[in-house]
Amino acid sequence: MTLLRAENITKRYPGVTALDNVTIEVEPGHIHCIVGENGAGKSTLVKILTGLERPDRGNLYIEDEDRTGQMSKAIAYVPQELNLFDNMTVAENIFLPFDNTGSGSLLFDRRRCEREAAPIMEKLKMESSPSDLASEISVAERQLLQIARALVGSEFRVLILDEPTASLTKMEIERLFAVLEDLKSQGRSAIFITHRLDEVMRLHDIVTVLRNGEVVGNSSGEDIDEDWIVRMMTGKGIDLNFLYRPRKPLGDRLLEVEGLAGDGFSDISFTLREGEILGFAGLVGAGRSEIMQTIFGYRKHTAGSARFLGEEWTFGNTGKAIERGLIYLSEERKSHGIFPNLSIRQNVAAGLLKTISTMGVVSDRRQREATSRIISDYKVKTASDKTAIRNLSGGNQQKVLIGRSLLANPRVLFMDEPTRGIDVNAKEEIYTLMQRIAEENRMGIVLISSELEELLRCCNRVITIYEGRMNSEIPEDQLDMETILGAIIGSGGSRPATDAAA
Ligand SMILES: Nc1ncnc2c1ncn2[C@@H]1O[C@H](COP(=O)(O)OP(=O)(O)OP(=O)(O)O)[C@@H](O)[C@H]1O
Repeated sequence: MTLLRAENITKRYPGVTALDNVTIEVEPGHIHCIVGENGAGKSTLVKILTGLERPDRGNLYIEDEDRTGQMSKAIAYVPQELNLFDNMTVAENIFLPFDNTGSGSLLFDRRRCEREAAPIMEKLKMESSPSDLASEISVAERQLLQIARALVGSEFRVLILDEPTASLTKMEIERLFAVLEDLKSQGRSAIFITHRLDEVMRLHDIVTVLRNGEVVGNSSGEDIDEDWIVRMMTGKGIDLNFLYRPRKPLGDRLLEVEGLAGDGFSDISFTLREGEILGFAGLVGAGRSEIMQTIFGYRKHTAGSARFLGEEWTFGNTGKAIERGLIYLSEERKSHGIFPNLSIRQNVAAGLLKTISTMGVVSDRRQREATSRIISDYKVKTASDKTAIRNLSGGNQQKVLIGRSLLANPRVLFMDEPTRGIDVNAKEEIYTLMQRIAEENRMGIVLISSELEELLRCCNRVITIYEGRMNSEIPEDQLDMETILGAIIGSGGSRPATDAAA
């Protein structure tokens, strides 16, 4: 019996047909991957499969029963955005009966709750303790917690995961994959949404490709490869090995950091030059974001100094950092810098206020022009600039934020996981843009990324961070996968990190 069948689903929002006559079927013991560009309709489809939204047309059958627009315990769901109760413990977060997890009874007994959480956490090899507060655990642990929460409902037959690996390291991803294999062997199924093509190749029993709300490809065949997926998604071929490293000679020193220390890292020294893309590699939690956030002013600096454009740098003042030409583009869209309920234009205006307006006022015309330039330059998929930014697909939100941060013409841009949740085509657009602003505007870019391919393709140099310290610096001619991987797990470190470009 087919576990889940969505038949001829159509869903429209004002100005957008998010899904157009989509049919998919999920068989028992299958991993069903769904891929598509940003805005293709994947999350909308998930909302319909989980019963969170009702389609305008079409039906949802779960084990042959019509469940259109209703939630079902047969469906467990891990949403794309983290969605936890920060002031509750890990165990409480696992067991509270959230609507969309299929989790059952209320358990108010804290000790019992913690006891019962332990085996689920063990399955995912979580490092936190059941009694830790959700607000105190790392981003990766929070992601695993979200998955643990979905796994707790024993009745589910289909587990839906919407980009579950975005904040996970390779090791954590392996654990998740083992859990999925386990589910398969029990005859349960998973719907897996990802932008990472290697994950699709590794996991899929069947792949469905969405483009502009329509199913354009559906195959379980052996013929599937990354090229096929890219072609189906984008309607064209893309060379996934193309290099975007800036080619022009590097210029003056923009940023010089000496002996920097802060929360979770120490002894960090590096130099960033005009026209350079400098990569920072490391495991999630190695301290890369903390270093850049400390320079930018979000976090407390405890030792060391920095020079920016040859002048002494003052730590601890983000407003001043932006004014002087340093911008940090955060990996956590939601908590830094996005106003979900405001329109795209208002979000752009908020950025303009912080950056180029001296009087605290930005004219309507300027807001409109800046927003429409971002929408056209970055191909943001939206019906209008008045759309609330939360209604854009995740990738399109990110494009607006990147566009907004560049409006101020910064000299140095810290990009923290800038392509997380971004589709394969938009990624190439972002890499092209990074290369262009480095070469033509002579900007210096620090790129923090967990995707090694991204670092290899874009960076002139890569510094690796291991447990809060620099353990190697890899110049362009030695950049390869094994060298970076070795260094980030702590087995590299052959070269001390210095200013290789000097
Ligand atoms: N509540 C809403 N109101 C208006 N438009 C919406 C709403 N939800 C989704 N959309 C639009 O529907 C389209 C499909 O969005 P969806 O989030 O399903 O895409 P996606 O494939 O999941 O993208 P991503 O990979 O970026 O997460 C997009 O154009 C989006 O802007």
